[in-house]
Amino acid sequence: MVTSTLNPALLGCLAPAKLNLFLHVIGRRPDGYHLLQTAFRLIDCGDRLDFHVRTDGSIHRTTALAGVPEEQDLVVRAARRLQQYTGCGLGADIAVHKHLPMGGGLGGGSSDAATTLMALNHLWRTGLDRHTLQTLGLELGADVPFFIYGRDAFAEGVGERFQPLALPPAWYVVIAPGVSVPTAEIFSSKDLTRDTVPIKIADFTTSTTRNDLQATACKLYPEVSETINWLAQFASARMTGSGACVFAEVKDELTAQDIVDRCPARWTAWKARSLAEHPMHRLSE
Ligand SMILES: C[C@](O)(CO)[C@H](O)COP(=O)(O)OP(=O)(O)OC[C@H]1O[C@@H](n2ccc(N)nc2=O)[C@H](O)[C@@H]1O
Ligand SMILES: Nc1ncnc2c1ncn2[C@@H]1O[C@H](COP(=O)(O)OP(=O)(O)OP(=O)(O)O)[C@@H](O)[C@H]1O
Repeated sequence: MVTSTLNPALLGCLAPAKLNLFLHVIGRRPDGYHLLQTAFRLIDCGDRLDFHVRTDGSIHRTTALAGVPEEQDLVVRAARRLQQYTGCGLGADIAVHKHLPMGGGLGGGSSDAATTLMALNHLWRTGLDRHTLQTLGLELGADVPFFIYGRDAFAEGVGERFQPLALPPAWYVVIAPGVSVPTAEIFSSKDLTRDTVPIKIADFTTSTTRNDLQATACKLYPEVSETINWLAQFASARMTGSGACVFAEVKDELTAQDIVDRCPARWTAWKARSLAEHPMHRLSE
């Protein structure tokens, strides 16, 4: 990350991906949103964003993103919401260098929005505390508050109430099956299990938990199921979020690289390491 005080800018800001190590659906709110229990883990791959302050108050995305018009981009919506909430007269040019697949269950759009809220709160000197940024973030998407929270977490509610989770560092293989899974489609499926018995944070292990969204995603998108079956030859494999990406924890980087090298060409595989803290964490208190 590069900062400049003469021409206020933050360059190369990471918007890291997340994995849901497990995800249980334990109920549904009257507004249709689902009550979850999940373990969020930050990993060291993600999108990169550049921010340049504008003095005319306008907000622009300076890069193209196929299928996402500028006005609908979570980055632009996050910047406008911060501007509106704080009454700040400054604007920004925002470049989004996308690396994470959309509809991948890695939280890419949400992470972009969280990085935007943290970067502009710093550059605009609007001084919102972390909790207020999380509340604004939740208006944009259920995954946004986690990225602002900024460390591994056991989450409840719709995914916005956190307890810190102390996890040892780990290596992962992540595979994108080449399909995009709309989150709303999975949550609205009538086949979805919505009554998993709540667990306590102390009871969390990956072997006694699952992703309740996985069966529905596999049924609607057989590529997800194929990818899980392929990865399961090497290690315990699971889907993240509402899919489509799948992941497995492996013992070290060499093992991760070996699996990545064997991955069929029709899918995209990469190795990732856990991140102890969101790189933007220190910008907000
Ligand atoms: C699946 C997860 O990625 C797990 O971390 C999140 O729960 C989804 O977070 P997200 O992509 O930020 O989701 P949002 O953009 O807030 O919601 C997309 C749609 O998913 C459904 N949705 C989302 C979260 C939730 N707890 N219950 C839901 O039913 C809602 O229909 C909503 O309209
Ligand atoms: N900056 C952005 N990056 C990615 N998607 C965006 C962005 N802004 C808006 N979107 C919209 O959000 C949708 C979901 O994208 P995202 O990459 O966050 O999905 P996801 O990884 O499946 O999320 P989750 O893990 O929360 O289910 C996209 O299909 C796109 O229409």
